[in-house]
Amino acid sequence: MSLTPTMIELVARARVDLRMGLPIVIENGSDTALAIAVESLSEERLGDLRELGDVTLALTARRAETLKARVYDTDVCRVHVPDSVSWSWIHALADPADDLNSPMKGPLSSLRGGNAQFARLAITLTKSARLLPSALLVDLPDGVRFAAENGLTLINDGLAAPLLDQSSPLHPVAAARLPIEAAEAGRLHIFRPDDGNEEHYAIEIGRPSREEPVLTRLHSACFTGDVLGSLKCDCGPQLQGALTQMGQEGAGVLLYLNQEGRGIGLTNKMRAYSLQDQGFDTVEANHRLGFEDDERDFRLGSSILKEMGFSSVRLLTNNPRKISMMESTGIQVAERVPLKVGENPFNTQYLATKARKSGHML
Ligand SMILES: Nc1nc2c(ncn2[C@@H]2O[C@H](COP(=O)(O)OP(=O)(O)OP(=O)(O)O)[C@@H](O)[C@H]2O)c(=O)[nH]1
Ligand SMILES: [Zn+2]
Repeated sequence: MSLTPTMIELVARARVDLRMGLPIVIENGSDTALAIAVESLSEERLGDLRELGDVTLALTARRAETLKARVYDTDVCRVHVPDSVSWSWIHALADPADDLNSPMKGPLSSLRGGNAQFARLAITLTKSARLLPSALLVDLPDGVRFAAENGLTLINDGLAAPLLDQSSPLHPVAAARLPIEAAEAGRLHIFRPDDGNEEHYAIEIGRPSREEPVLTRLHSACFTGDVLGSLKCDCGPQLQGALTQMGQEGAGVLLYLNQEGRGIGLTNKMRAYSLQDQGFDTVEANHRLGFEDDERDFRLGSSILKEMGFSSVRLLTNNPRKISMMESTGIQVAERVPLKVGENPFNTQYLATKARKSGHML
């Protein structure tokens, strides 16, 4: 019936549940498990979880590397949680904030064999909820009934995993004239995805022809740089530089994608900054938290451009991944326009690391 939530709606609900510290139930037709995010886990719920059975901690292989835990499932690590350990022991495995003060948390016993897919899906959901990428899991004999009896969100692994892997369609919802300092002829368009995630924006300068390559900037949200003028990165000057160039040429499109912190969210970015204060570089900090270098989905940018009627761009970027992603998703990159502004004594190392480890063009 049409009033029953679809899997995409259940996934959106699961994201909120996990953020609130509520468990969800995952099933695959034969097996079922309860999953809860470590970041929002309360001591009381940990006690309730333990009454249901053996507790397993799901971590990413990246986080396991820091913890020196064995990884048997490629990208995911399942660690046995002994009955004797406390809530703070579990928390410290997921959150690297205190790693340097208490480096030895093990020995950790990693699970081998069996199905790692529920752990993988739970981690993907925590990432998508912009939480620390880790979850606790408990196998349930009849999770479908348990979910119904306790009012918990029930997620089918086979249906949800591909949905989380693909980019959600985006739809234009509102647009209006927006004169800005860089160009009086500005227009702001809002695009909303079907999956309940953040909206993304396009600032159209002038009336660019749809028949020719359009000067384009694919900008990722950076609250610290764009709004506060942080000197730790080059985002603010890049944003203003791109708009200024579009204003001077009289045409362009700036896509403002709400993928703060290269897709890990502002809270996790601040955790990464705190690790950077301890001496780790931008890539190492992401890894210690359990994330990849870059968790962004650049397919969103191509979808918005196509929705607006563009098929070819002159892309303002130093990031080769943005170029290859555009081309592989059907937007031709007719020209790469370098965007080198905003270097200062505070971000020299950050920019050098991006060039050395992420292939940014200098
Ligand atoms: N995780 C993390 N994200 C950061 C850090 N510094 C900046 N960011 C984020 O990195 C993103 C910067 O994105 P972009 O301006 O698109 O930069 P880029 O990938 O270097 O590519 P170009 O600027 O096009 O060359 C923003 O989402 C920032 O919030 C950091 O130290 N850690
Ligand atoms: Zn920034």
